[in-house]
Amino acid sequence: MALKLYGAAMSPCTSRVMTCLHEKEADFELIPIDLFAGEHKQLPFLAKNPFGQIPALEDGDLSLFESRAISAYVAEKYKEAGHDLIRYQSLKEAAEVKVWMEVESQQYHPAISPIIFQFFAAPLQGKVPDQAIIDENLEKLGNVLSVYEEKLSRTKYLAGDFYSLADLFHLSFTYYFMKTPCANLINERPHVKAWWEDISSRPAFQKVASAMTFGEKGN
Ligand SMILES: N[C@@H](CCC(=O)N[C@@H](CSO)C(=O)NCC(=O)O)C(=O)O
Repeated sequence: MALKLYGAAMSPCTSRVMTCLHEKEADFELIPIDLFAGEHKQLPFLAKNPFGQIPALEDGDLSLFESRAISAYVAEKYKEAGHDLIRYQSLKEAAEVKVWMEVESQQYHPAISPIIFQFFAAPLQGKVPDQAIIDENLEKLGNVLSVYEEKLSRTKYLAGDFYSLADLFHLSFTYYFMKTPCANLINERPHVKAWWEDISSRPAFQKVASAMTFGEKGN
């Protein structure tokens, strides 16, 4: 039975899960939730995620939220299909994947998400981007990217010489980041730039990126 993913194709958290579903060649239905109408802040969606945020996923009687947890579930459930994102046959490699999944969530995301908010969400609320917030977080993100530059000078991908869920977790927010005037923070770091170009060119993400139109005319 097809998985049901509740969210919006332009939302980076929803597209994180869709990218994973495509890598695993999993059959799913995207059920649009209208953020502009506040559908995510009321029932029935609140019964799927009490925090009122997209995405949520239903697989039979199992209902999940948090895009990274959903992606890890999909990667495990379909571990023998498509690309192995969690290195399930190697305890050590799987542990490295978990380290860098956490790094994305604990170090990278807290720095990049306020920048994305200022450039893409604030204007939708009639506000101008707050340069102080952008600058403060660019400095944090720069420090994180310097660690990435050194790691990626030793391994092709973050967890090792294999593409994993850890790399995938970075795609959707970085995609929007590269559309801002701050893209040089990545382009000026050769190993990070090569990594970004490699992981963002994967067909599974390309399918998703075409619908990631946040900030473009009309939405
Ligand atoms: N940690 C959670 C964050 C979900 C989230 O922020 N969702 C956003 C859209 S994605 O950018 C959202 O629902 N925003 C609307 C709101 O918060 O009101 C996850 O990874 O699933």
